[in-house]
Amino acid sequence: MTESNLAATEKAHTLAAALPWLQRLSGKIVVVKYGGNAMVDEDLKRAFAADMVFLRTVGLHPVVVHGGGPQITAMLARLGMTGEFRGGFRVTTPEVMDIVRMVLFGQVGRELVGLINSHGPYAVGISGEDAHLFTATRRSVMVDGAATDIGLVGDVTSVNPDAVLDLIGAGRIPVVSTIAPDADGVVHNINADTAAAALAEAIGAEKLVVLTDVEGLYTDWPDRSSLASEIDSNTLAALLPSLDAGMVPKMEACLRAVQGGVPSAHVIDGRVAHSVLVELFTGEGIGTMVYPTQPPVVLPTQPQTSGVSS
Ligand SMILES: Nc1ncnc2c1ncn2[C@@H]1O[C@H](COP(=O)(O)OP(=O)(O)O)[C@@H](O)[C@H]1O
Ligand SMILES: CC(=O)N[C@@H](CCC(=O)OP(=O)(O)O)C(=O)O
Repeated sequence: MTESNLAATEKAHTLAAALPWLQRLSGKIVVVKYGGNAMVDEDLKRAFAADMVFLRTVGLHPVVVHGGGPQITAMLARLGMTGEFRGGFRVTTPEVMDIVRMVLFGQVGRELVGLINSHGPYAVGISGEDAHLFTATRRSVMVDGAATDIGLVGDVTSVNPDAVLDLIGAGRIPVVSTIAPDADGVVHNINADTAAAALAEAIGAEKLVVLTDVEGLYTDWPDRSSLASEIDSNTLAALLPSLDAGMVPKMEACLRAVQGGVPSAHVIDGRVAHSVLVELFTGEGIGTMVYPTQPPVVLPTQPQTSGVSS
């Protein structure tokens, strides 16, 4: 056998080895949160878009929820405005809210939609304002142990998933920007991790996959030997108050998702090309898996179907 034959055979083995995962996940919804800090490299962005099309092509239903924190901060700086975070969330005045809305839906969302659609007519951008997708309630955040108001920052308190399910049913890839009106129509800034969890729960996702710019959750940050490959919801709930700002919304979101019925949530390294495919279709188990305190069965041998048509 020549060297190129050998390499081709290895690729075929890799594909064949993915069969049990493809069977298990076929027809299932996977919510993928793509974070602002993992979105800064052009090649990685293209690889991410291709991965979403790959998932759709092999019969999964990917739903992308995107962030854009660094992009919002950059735009604020260009406009001579400062961006302040408290407890991991952006302090959002009405003026900052205008920029958040413009950058998330008009810039970051459009770019992702374009990258995915370079492969075919798949992606449709949608914001929490569309068809009552999200309704927000103003939230406070914990700063030095005290609940603190930080402006137009919301939590998702109700989800109407019909628009997203319609898109999935039509074979599209929804790309969700996380801004949402409250009951009076006042638009709020929603942390993208928070929104991804609420959506994953509401649409009965099989997994929530959160891409970020770190290997996973370090239980004793920044001690590099403390990377958790998995953590159950009770342990995570106990750890949450001790976490550093960046990880708070992310781990709060994973906890919410699994407590809300999503079988598992995964924080993985978005700086590694195709990390989503490694997570979904191999037994490598990269990053940190959060699971309900009763561990789920990781790999049933029989394929399952969902209620959503492909
Ligand atoms: N316990 C922890 N484990 C991992 N990363 C942490 C931890 N605490 C703080 N961080 C920081 O949080 C960052 C990820 O949060 P953030 O930058 O908000 O991500 P994203 O832009 O993907 O939403 C990491 O790059 C890391 O610097
Ligand atoms: C309230 C709040 O903090 N909202 C975030 C929304 C974007 C986001 O979550 O982006 P990343 O996923 O890239 O962090 C913000 O204004 O930065």
